Amino acid sequence: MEHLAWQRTVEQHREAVLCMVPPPAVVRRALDEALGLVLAVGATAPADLPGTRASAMDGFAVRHADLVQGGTLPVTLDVPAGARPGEGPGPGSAARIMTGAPVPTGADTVVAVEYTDIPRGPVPLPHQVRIHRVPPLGDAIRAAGSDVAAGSVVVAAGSVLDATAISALAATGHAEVSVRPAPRVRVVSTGAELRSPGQPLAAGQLHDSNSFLMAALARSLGHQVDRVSLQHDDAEALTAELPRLLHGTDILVFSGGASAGAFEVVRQALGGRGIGFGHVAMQPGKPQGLGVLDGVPVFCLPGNPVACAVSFLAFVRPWLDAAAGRGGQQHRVQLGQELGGKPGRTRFVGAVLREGRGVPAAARQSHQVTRLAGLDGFLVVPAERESVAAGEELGWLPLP
Ligand SMILES: Nc1nc2c(c(=O)[nH]1)N[C@H]1C(S)=C(S)[C@@H](COP(=O)(O)OP(=O)(O)OC[C@H]3O[C@@H](n4cnc5c(N)ncnc54)[C@H](O)[C@@H]3O)O[C@H]1N2
Ligand code: MOO
Repeated sequence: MEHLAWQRTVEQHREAVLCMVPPPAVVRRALDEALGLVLAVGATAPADLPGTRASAMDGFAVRHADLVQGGTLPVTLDVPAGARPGEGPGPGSAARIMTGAPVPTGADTVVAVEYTDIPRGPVPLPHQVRIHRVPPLGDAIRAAGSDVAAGSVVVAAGSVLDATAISALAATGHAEVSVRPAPRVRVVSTGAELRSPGQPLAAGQLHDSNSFLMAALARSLGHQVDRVSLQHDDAEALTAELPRLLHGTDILVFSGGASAGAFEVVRQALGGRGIGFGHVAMQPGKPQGLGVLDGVPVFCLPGNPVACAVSFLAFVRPWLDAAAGRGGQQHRVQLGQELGGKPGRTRFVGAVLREGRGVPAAARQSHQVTRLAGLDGFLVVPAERESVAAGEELGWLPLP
């Protein structure tokens, strides 16, 4: 009889998965290497940004009290962007100023060049400027610190660094940041029947899609991935390969060879080495193996491609999210049409999102790998439910 190390619900198995998350580590990374990582230590602005009062327009810095519509002012100063903040213009005069340049002390208003008789563009410094329109006091001047004040938090600890967070860090002078390192992931498909895409197939063989699926899922989540395809069912050979497979990775994910057949290579090689093989009350994805080998968490997912995809999203992804320091988000979605089914196991039903509602796909068998293409995710029907009515909310595992 088949020996099972455990029989678990989906929730119990996920708890076992989360027990294998290592304590959080912190590394320094250059900004160019930080996209998608989680900030471990909040970043603050070391100085005001803008660092001085700055002009918001190309124009003329003046004292508002000196402005008269149609009047002229002598131009006594030129302030390009990058100029040091300084004195002037004196009373009754104007300073030419460019966008972003520091507003000289004394000036309290900037008149945009469009409101004067000076043409736009690269003209020599004029001797005087005629004011066509008088703007309100303080116009076109940005206060120092009006973006962020010195000492304020720019990006909070725990944030996932996206393009906007990275630009905020760059703007406040952070060349490096303290982040949670992204776990290194190794995915391994197994099976004597497998051939790589591009290789011809003999009768009974099929192309390995699971290693590509798992690698692409992990890469979509921002992880570095090493993809391995072991095209044999030789438990001794796999045992000999284990040190190499465990080396230089933070997580090892197998597909295939996890159930009750006579040639279950993963189960045979790992079953006696601290990896437990059991059943999770789910459909698809029932046979699963899980444990830690030489300090590396090892996931053994079933070989059927849809079961492999669901298992990755339901168990591997929560581990990756937690290990990377991201909070595991629980998603829910409204069901788009009535869904029948047999209670007893949590069902994962491939679906597309239409107008925000999850509409179950027609094809739902575990071998139908090409039917995964185009899905938005999987609806999660609780084990105790039989049919679920349209409009009810269900759990949702989005495909990244
Ligand atoms: N007697 C029983 N048989 C099966 C059980 C069971 O409980 N008792 N469970 C079934 C379920 S559920 C699943 S899922 C599969 C899981 O099987 P394995 O994990 O042992 O996977 P394999 O036998 O190696 O492969 C199953 C299926 O998937 C295809 N496959 C495998 N790897 C890949 C790959 N990399 N790319 C594409 N396709 C792959 C493989 O050719 C098989 O068709 O077991 C059921 N049987
Ligand atoms: O449940 Mo298996 O996981 O039939 O495909």
